Amino acid sequence: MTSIFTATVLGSPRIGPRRELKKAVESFWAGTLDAPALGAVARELRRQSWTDLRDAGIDSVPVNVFSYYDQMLDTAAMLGALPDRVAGESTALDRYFAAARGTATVTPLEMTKWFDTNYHYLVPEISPSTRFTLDPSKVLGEVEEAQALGIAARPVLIGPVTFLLLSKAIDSESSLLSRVGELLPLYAELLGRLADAGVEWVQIDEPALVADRTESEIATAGEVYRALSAIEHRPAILLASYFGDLGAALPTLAKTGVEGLAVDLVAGDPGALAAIPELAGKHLVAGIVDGRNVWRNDLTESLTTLETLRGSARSIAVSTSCSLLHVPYSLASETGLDDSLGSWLAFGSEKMREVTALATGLLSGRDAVAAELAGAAAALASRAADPRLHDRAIRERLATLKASDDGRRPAAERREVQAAVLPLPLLPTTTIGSYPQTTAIRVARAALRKGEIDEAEYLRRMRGEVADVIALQERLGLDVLVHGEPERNDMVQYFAEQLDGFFATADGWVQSYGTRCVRPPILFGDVRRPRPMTVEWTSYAQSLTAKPVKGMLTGPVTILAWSFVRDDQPLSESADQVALAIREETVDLEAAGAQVVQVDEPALRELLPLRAADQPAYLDWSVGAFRLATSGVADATAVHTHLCYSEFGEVIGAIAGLDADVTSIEAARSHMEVLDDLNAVGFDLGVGPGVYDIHSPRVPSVGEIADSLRAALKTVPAERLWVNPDCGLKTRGRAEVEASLHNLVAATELVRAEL
Ligand SMILES: Nc1nc2c(c(=O)[nH]1)N[C@@H](CNc1ccc(C(=O)N[C@@H](CCC(=O)N[C@@H](CCC(=O)N[C@@H](CCC(=O)O)C(=O)O)C(=O)O)C(=O)O)cc1)CN2
Ligand code: MET
Ligand SMILES: [Zn+2]
Repeated sequence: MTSIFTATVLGSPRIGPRRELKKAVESFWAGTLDAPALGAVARELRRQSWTDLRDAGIDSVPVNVFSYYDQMLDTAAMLGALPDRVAGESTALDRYFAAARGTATVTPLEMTKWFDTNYHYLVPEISPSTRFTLDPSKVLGEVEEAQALGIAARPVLIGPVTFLLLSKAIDSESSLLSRVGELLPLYAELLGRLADAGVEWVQIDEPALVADRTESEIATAGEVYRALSAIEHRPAILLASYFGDLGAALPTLAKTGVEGLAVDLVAGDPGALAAIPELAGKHLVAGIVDGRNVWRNDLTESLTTLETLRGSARSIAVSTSCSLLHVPYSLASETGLDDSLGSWLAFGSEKMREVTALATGLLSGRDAVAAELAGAAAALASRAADPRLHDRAIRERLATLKASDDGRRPAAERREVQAAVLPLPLLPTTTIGSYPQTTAIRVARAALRKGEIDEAEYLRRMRGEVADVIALQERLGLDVLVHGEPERNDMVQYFAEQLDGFFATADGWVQSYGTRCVRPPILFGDVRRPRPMTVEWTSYAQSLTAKPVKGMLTGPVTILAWSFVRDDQPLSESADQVALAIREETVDLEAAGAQVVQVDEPALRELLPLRAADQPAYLDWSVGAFRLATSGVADATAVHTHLCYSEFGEVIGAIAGLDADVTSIEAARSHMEVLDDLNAVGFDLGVGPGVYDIHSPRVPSVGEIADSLRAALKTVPAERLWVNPDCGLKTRGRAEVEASLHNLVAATELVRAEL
């Protein structure tokens, strides 16, 4: 008889509370740390993470959620599905990292958004010649390591359905899901090996099933779990879903023989569970503590929900709604919080304790956790009563603005006005905003933070960087310049630090991809811009050159997408408030002389709801917020925007709806297909399809950039075409950037001569 656990989380962060893993992996790449030393750092981080969970009272601890880079890549490695082109690397770790980030000769796997989060996974490539083979060493190794520490280890696997649905088919038109039969024997063998190792529960993640799926996909998922649960020698299976409701897949999965189901009760609807009689025989892992946001849980309300669910399942464990990968480790290191704000929040380690408090309350009654319930209730009451949550003046201004027309003339008319005040050559060249964030820049910012240099010295150094970047762009012969964004730690956090209503954490790091991390700001109150945020930088840059310098801002949707947002009002309301602040900034930039203002919305696609039924409403408010942010300037001021990191197919109509005079858009990796999609929706504004991929250190040749431009010109008339890289250059090195942009300008000149 399998033992039943009561309190768990679906996964944990792995980058390290002080980003130890980031530093170790980057040192390994730089050749200053060897593989055994890297392994030792990793092992210590796992030990710490598991013992923290155990000490918090978690009685089933997820393992195999550690990763050197990404869990999808780990799964590809486990299934023998790394691309052939990495085979030449000498060790397994080298092959792994080559697939993740490429080498001088190997192109890496593509990277894309993990559902609607700001985490990015590597997209496995599966071709007709892929022969799946099992390498269970990583998961078995972690199980053994955890057991040696006396930890109740529950290994976590990405399920075969999600693995295939999220992979990319190479040289084949048919759905990869048709190959699930090849994976089943491997998963079956793995389950046997886990059982041999004494594992009681295995968690198999199938988040792909919370998005819209066809009947046949759902039927396949049902067959897969019927087959896996029919295996005799195996651990109990916890089938985990997160980021939404299972919807139509729920009854199908509940009819299979899996012992447990983990469901997201934050994004999903607890009511749906009552209608599923088969749950009565299962262990329900109730994801009621939000794994993606940072608000303290309303423990009393959660207990009520859990108590109503008690009748629907054989047993219940309390859990987070998803892995804690998406929130920072702990509030303990956040010293800048005021007492009230601090009391409203829960990061990873606080969430573990919320889970165990709820589990205790559910098992032993509310009296057993009276102090926890009272603490949470007091925090909630303090939050609801805080004056920073409601700024009458802001709300009235917004209401008036939204009631009036947006006031910009049609794009074609704006184009003429803009060309008259700012004449540009055909195929104008530009960059997306950031230039390399060099060690000198980051060290200066760290020194300012530690008080080793003063504000004046910091500004002096950053102005030096701006001057260098302007000189470089003039030397290269670019047409529309940027100041290079050296003063920004991040394109969202930088704004949040200056806006009322946001709290920017000092240490709340969350992995975004590989070794790259972000500190998502916390939006807790009404948004107000106390003073201009960027004008001095743009004006300073403009003072150094006769060429136009673009003002550079982040749009409201992206600021929200990469922040922890309020849960006490609809996202659309928060978006309008941020839009108002950005609108004020565009107006100030214009008043300071900017002729071009770029408002980046790289996360427009990311927030698109997973279910089609929810998408139109989202597109409506997100486009509305962008227009609110950008329609305050005169027709003579060109509004640019930038989009990246996505497949744009589903939001292509919304891109046209943004009505930006010029849109720079990631296209290098999708071979300009996005241009056809734009044409199909009648897009007739300026467009700069990225002509090279900035995610790789490779310098593109003049010939290949020219070919991209010629390809683009087949779809877009020269009068509308802009030339730019795919995205900002902040993660690249100075030398690569200079060489790549040199080639970009040379290629443009070549193609201009052909017009
Ligand atoms: N928020 C956000 N989400 C995004 C993106 C984005 O740009 N921002 N881009 C897309 C891809 N995601 C990305 C996420 C992070 C980074 C990135 O470069 N992150 C940096 C940190 C950026 C940062 O906050 N820098 C700070 C702190 C830098 C730092 O680590 N300083 C050291 C000291 C200095 C040193 O030794 O280097 C320290 O504090 O220990 C600053 O510059 O001030 C990193 O992980 O290395 C890039 C892309 C999608 N999502
Ligand atoms: C992720 S989009 C980046 C846009 C920003 N302006 C930059 O160049 O870095
Ligand atoms: Zn970008």
